[in-house]
Amino acid sequence: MHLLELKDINKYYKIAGNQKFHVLKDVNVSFDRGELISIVGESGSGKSTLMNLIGGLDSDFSGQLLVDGQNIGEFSVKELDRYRKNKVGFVFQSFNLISHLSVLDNVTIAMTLSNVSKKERVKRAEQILTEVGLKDHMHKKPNQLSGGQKQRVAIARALINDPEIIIADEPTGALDSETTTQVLDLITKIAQKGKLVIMVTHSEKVAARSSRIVRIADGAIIEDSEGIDLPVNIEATAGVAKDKQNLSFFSAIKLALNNMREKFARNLLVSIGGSIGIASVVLMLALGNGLTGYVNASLNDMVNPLVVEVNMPAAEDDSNDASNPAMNAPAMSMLKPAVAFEQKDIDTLTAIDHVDKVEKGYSLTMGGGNSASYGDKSSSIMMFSTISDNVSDNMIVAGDRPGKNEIIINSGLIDGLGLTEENAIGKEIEVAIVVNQEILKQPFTISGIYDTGMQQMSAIGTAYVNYDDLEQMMADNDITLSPTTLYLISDDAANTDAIKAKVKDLGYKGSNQEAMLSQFTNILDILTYVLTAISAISLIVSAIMILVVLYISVVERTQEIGVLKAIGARSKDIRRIFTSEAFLIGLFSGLIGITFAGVIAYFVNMASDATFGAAVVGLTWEYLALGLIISIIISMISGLIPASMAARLDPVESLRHE
Ligand SMILES: Nc1ncnc2c1ncn2[C@@H]1O[C@H](COP(=O)(O)OP(=O)(O)OP(=O)(O)O)[C@@H](O)[C@H]1O
Repeated sequence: MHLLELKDINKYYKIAGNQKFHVLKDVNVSFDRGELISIVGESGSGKSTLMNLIGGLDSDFSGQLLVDGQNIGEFSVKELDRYRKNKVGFVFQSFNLISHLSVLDNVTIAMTLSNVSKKERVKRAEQILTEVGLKDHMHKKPNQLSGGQKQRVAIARALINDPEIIIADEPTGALDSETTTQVLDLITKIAQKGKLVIMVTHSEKVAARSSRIVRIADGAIIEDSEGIDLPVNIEATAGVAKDKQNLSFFSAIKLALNNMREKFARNLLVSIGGSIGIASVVLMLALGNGLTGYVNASLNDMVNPLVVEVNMPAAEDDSNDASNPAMNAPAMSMLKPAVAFEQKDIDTLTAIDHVDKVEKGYSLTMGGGNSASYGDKSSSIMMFSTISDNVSDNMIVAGDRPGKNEIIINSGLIDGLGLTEENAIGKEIEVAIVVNQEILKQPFTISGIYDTGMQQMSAIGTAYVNYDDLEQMMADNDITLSPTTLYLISDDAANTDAIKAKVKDLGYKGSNQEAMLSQFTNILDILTYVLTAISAISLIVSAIMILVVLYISVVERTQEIGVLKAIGARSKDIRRIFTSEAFLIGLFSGLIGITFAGVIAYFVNMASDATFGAAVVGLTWEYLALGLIISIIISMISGLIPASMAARLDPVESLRHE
């Protein structure tokens, strides 16, 4: 059986207008191990086409192309890939070395595609490079070699997987006569070791050195003659491990990294471009988080964790019930009058599990005409409330909680009364409140100063007295005080959430302050999402940018893709190389983006700390990780189109690509 047997091979190229061009006509020929064949013919006679069929790059033909008796025409894609990887080695006129890989990596690329270990690859490459006389040039890049050396590297690459057939398309076409001789010597030696070498040439001189000359004209064999006698000395080869697994993820990343290093400036710019979107998304999320955290923290600082505030739901109708003093107190909801609790409500709430005690509360707020006076100074009190455990000790910044007939006031009221924080404590002020159109007056002694921690609140005058004192003050004027707020004191801070839930179940309202806070944080959340969405638009721009850059990379490397396919890379491997590149761009732009975000957050926080005493950008590891992941995902999605475009490239056309 012949190593290679072509039976009635016909090949047509489709050309414009449904026409066909008959390029190979009834080709019948066979080749054997140890032969050095020269295929000679005019330009356009079909030599390259024939080589492509033999090399398994093109399986669109009629007839039988038997390799060891097996018809290539019937091979599956997988079998063809394997055939190219293990059975054939290609040598091209223009060398087609991969410029961003070293000599060593160029030679071993076919083994890398088979996921052979590095140690094994280097050992085999050293052996082959020694044979072609280039062992000392192993670590050079192709552009550091002469033409003859480049072609010898290409020959080494063709030999690496110990193929039985070497196809050389004008291997000496680009070389001067001296290097032509060197390369021909090498090729002759290869044939003498028992390989089948099929060489396309225009040169009669080159053809004269082969053992057989096949002449083609117009797609048909016109002559098949004997050449020189080449004694064959088949050597036992080291036995190259063939057909291992496929290109590993790690090798794909390494190949991608190598290529990216070649185009360093371009990839750096793309990564920086992509990083801007990532940085802004991360910063917007962190800013929202920081602001919400800041608002929550400033309020929670002041809240006693044991206390659950309960309010009555707002009244359904706004009819003014003069008998209920609460109707004059719009309370903190400010929009609808607060509804007072009755004894049965208090009983129901007291009965909730883990509630130790229930404190009554009442609040007179703005619009009530309430005021305080000291000497000849008078100032309005925008919020006059009863104190409970709800006001934590943290809030009292000077003095003590109020005792009987005592009051605590904030800085707004201190200023209004012409007092200072230093001299206010111990002073007696007169408080006038308006209930049921009556003005009730009573002196109180300032026992302490408090601060809610919210700047806006300290600008307006507010004060707290004990519930009993307010109740007495009203009773002196024949008004019965009913609480508009109740404070449930839980036995353990861990139980407050359960109590809050129960309060809601029973149909009561929770803390007005909490409700306001949650409304505010909801607005902040919406704002954060809107700002994040706006900054995400720049991600679309970077996705398109990455797509364009990878597309250009595919176009630039079309020939390289053709070479990789010729030496057995599967479409999957090619896709993997470009996907790895997309992954790396995503990784780099993500890393640059989160570094930007970190640096900007640091400076913004430094400035906000100096201004408000708090960091407003709440950058967490989660946001940084999210930024990195988004960047990689976007980049890989952008890489899908270019990667599959590369994977689908036809090897023959890619090799022709200029
Ligand atoms: N993809 C294609 N579509 C249509 N025609 C093609 C295609 N590829 C090659 N041909 C035509 O087929 C013929 C044979 O081309 P081929 O490249 O095999 O010739 P060749 O003998 O190798 O020429 P050269 O020595 O110049 O490389 C030419 O006329 C060419 O124009």
